[in-house]
Order: sequence, then C-alpha cells, then structure tokens
Amino acid sequence: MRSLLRLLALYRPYALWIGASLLVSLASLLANVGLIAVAGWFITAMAAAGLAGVSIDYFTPAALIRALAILRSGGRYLDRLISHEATFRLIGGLRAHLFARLEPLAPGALADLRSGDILERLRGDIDRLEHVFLRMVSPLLVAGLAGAILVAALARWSGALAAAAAAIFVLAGVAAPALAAFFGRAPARAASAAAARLRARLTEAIEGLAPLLTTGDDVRRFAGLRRDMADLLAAESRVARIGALGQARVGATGEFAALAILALGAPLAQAGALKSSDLVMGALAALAALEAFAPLAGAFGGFYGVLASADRVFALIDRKPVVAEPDEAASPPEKFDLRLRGVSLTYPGAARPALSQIDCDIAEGARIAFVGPSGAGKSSLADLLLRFRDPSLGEIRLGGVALRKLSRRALHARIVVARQNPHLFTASVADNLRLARSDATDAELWAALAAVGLEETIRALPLGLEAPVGVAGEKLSGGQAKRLGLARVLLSAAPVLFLDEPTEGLDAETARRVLAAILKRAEGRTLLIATHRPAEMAAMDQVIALDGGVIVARKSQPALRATI
Ligand SMILES: Nc1ncnc2c1ncn2[C@@H]1O[C@H](COP(=O)(O)OP(=O)(O)OP(=O)(O)O)[C@@H](O)[C@H]1O
Repeated sequence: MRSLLRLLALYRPYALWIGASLLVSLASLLANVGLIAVAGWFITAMAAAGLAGVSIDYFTPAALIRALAILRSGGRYLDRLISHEATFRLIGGLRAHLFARLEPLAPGALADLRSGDILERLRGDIDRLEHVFLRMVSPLLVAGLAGAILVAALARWSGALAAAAAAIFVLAGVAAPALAAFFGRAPARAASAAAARLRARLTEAIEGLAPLLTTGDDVRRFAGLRRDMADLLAAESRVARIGALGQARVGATGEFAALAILALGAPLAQAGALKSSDLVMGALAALAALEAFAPLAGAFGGFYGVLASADRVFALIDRKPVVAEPDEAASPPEKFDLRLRGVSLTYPGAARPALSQIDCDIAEGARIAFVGPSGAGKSSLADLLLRFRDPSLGEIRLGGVALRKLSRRALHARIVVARQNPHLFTASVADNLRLARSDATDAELWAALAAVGLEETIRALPLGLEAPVGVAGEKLSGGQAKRLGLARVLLSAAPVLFLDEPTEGLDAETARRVLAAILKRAEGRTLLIATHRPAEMAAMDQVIALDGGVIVARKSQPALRATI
C-alpha cells in the first residue's frame, strides 16, 4: 500500500490536469444522469398531460434535454481528451522519473537482474500503473462526488430517499470494489507475477534464439514459455471473472433500485401524493447514477496486481547505486592527466581481485596500449575510469581531482570508452552517433563514419544517416555495430579516450586505415587502447602489460621498437 501512496505523491506536478479531468468527467456524468432523468420525466409528463387533456410547457424541458445532451456528448469527448492527456503526462513523467533513478544504478547495481526483468518493470508494470489513474482513482473520485451531489439534491426532496440512495452508493462505490479487490487478490498477484516471468523468459529466448536453436534447448525453453502463458491466461481470466461479476452486481443493484423506487412510489403516485413523472425521473436517475459506479468493481478486481506492479517498480528504483554521486561535486578539472595509486578492484563474491595495486601515471595527451591475455583486467580498468565501479582500494585522479568527487556527467564528458560490444539504441545511425555530440553536423557524422571505414556501407543504405539500426543494432553485423560505436566515441570531444580492442575482427588493411584515422582524431587527446595487435602497440608511446590484474611490464617506445 505504501507504494500506492508513493505513486499518488508522484501525481502532484500534474494536479492541474488531474483536476481538469475530474471536473469534466463529473460534469459529463451529471449531464448523463440529468439527461436520462429529465427525458424520463418529460415523456411521462407529456403522456400524463395527454391523458388528462391539459397542456404543458414543453419548451423548457426540451431545451434542457438538448442542453444536457450537448453537455454530455461534448463532456465525454473532452473527458477522453483530457483524462488521456493527463494519463499520458503522468505516465511520461513517471517513466522519466524512473529512468532518472535507474541510470545511476547501471551497470553495477543491476547486474543481478535479468534484462527481461528490468524491461518488464519498465514496460509492463508501468503500463499497469497507468490504470491506477484512468480506471481507479479518477472513476472513484468522480463517482463519489457525483454520488454526494445526488444525495444532497435528494435530501432537499426527502431525507429517507437520500439516506437510501447514500446506502446504495456506498454499497456500489465502496463495498463492491472492495469485495472485488479482496476476491481478486490471489489471481491478480498471480497474473502480475506470471506476466513478469513471461516477459523475462521471452526476452531471454529472443536474445538467445540462435544458440537455443543450435543446441536444441529451444524445446525446453518453449515449454516453459507455454506454461507461463497458460498461467497468465488462467490468472487473468479469474481476475476478469471476479471484476465482471462485481460489475454485474452493481449494474443489477441499479436496476433493483429503479424497480424498488417504482414499486414503492407507485401507490403514492396513485394516491396523488407523488407525480408519476417525478417517480419515473427518480427511478431513471438511480439507474443512470449506478452506471457510473459499475466499472469500479471491474477495475478493482485487479487492484492487488497493480499494487504488486507498483511494489516491483519501486523496489527497482530504490536499489542503491554501486557508486554514489558526490554530495557536492568538485569543479571539473582543467588538466587531464590520469594518476592511479594502489588501485585494486575485487568484484563482489570474487575470490581474488580483478585488478591489484595498480600504480600508473598517464600524462595528458599520452598514448598507451594495455595488453594482456583475456581476463587480465583491461575492461575492468575501463569500468573504473568511467566510474561504473569504484576501486575497492586506492584512488584514481583526473587532472588532480579524484574521480569520486566528479559528477557522473562531468566525468563522462571527459572520459569516454569504446567497448567491444557497444550498446546501440533502436534509432537511426545519426541518432546513435549524435549521442556523443548532439550538435554534430551531417558532414561531421560522415567524417566519423569514414574514419572507421563505415561510410560506404551507410551511403549504400536508402536512408543513409537516417537508416534505422534495428533493435539494439540488429540490422548491423557485429563488426559494423562495433565500428559504429567506435565512430561515436571518435566524434565525442572528450579529452581522454579508451578504446577496447578497436580493430579486433577487421582485415589487416581496414585495421591499418582505422588505426590511422584513430591516431589522427585522437591528436592532442589522451589515447588508451586495449589491444593485441603489434601495429597498434607500435603506434603508442608506451605499452603496459597486465596479467591476472597486476602490471607485469611497462615498455616505452624505444624499448618497444627493439622487441616488435
Ligand atoms: N561483473 C563481474 N563480476 C565478477 N567478475 C568479473 C566481472 N567482470 C569481470 N570479472 C572478472 O575480472 C577479471 C578481469 O576481467 P576483465 O573483463 O577486466 O578482463 P579483460 O582483460 O578485459 O578480458 P577480455 O579481453 O576477455 O575482456 C576476470 O577474472 C573476470 O572474470
């Protein structure tokens, strides 16, 4: 329940939209009740006047009916418009809020979660939270307000009638949704859990489809998917049944109330104590008013599922980042020399450190190759430079300022890393490149692509720079995706570049051209390269060899030339 209150607190910036949406919903609901009641009154009064042979003023009620009909139709249109706008703003704001909280968690604090699980919380769970306003909060408030107005109006007429109406409204607006929520509790939770499991399994199955098919593990995985799907369907249909039953009960209550009013009022009308037209008006008003309460029971059947979604979303964003932003960020450095002192990194649960006692001074503009076998610690070093993790021991300084003291934004504007498997967004080539520099011109983008030998490939695409790269770059080969990532890093204006095996997998001639372009673009900047290629080592001022997380050798250029 705490999650729900937290969710409602996030509505605050949208109070104006929410208020407008509630007002318009209330106006169109009251117009509907008024329209049905006045129309019933009008038809009965006309019939009674016809039977009695007297004339009545039909201009006023006819005008009222027309006005209420316009108000109802216009109100419903505006209601959809405003309530959906309010919901989209709420959900948009919620996603932005969650994303801002999620960003500092990546990658360290999310490492134990499956990507499908994170995706489900960001997509499925948040979509479910959309219903909280549209299907629960708004209808509940509107029905409550409309009920209070109708009871107040009835009280001027008859206290007993007002009390009866209030009792019915409480039954329909409080008891029925509460009962639906209570009975829907277990299946709604089961549906929410099954949906989460299904999405996580589905994402993993799609991501690993090729290996699954080759190893024959697909049959077992697909059986699991089918099981999750069946669980989800069963749980959702139980929730739907409970909601529909509640909705039907409230609908029937409306019909029962209308019949009761007619049955109780008929003798009074016969005795002349009550006009027959007023009686019909009351019965129809009860029917129309209860219509507003009916969807509540349907929506509240899934209440505990929504609560589970809210819990899952908040549990995700309440995780503690592996690295904390400084309380007060230091001013970004003017110089960019790097100094590592006694730097060690031990991953949680690991038996031995991935990096141990690294001491290293890297002057501004230096070119250094890091070499070493797989697992030597090169990528871990890149993670430390980006502050994806903090050293377990020791310290890294950039231009004399400890990395821990720099804000994430300031640090990432100064040190960039081209990874072996860069993340590409489901957007165009240009969008992916402009992440590095949003104001880069098309000519600059082409130049960056040319530098990594991708210009011809992209020019051959019908949309050129605007060509979509597909989900996570699926339309590009592994090598092309990697080079696009490299082009992005070369385009950035950061003074320190770390390139993780930038030419791995390229043929010798392309590798030579890409290296030349890298060297040209990195002129005046610090260039750190993790590599196995002798040509790349030869182009650097110094080679640092890592093995088992420790520096085992350092060779500066003259010594290198002698050995390569
Ligand atoms: N997230 C992690 N959790 C636990 N251990 C890790 C993690 N990432 C890396 N390691 C371990 O840290 C050590 C150094 O790995 P790292 O990836 O930094 O080496 P590398 O030199 O970059 O190797 P490669 O060239 O294969 O990427 C390895 O023993 C590796 O298993």
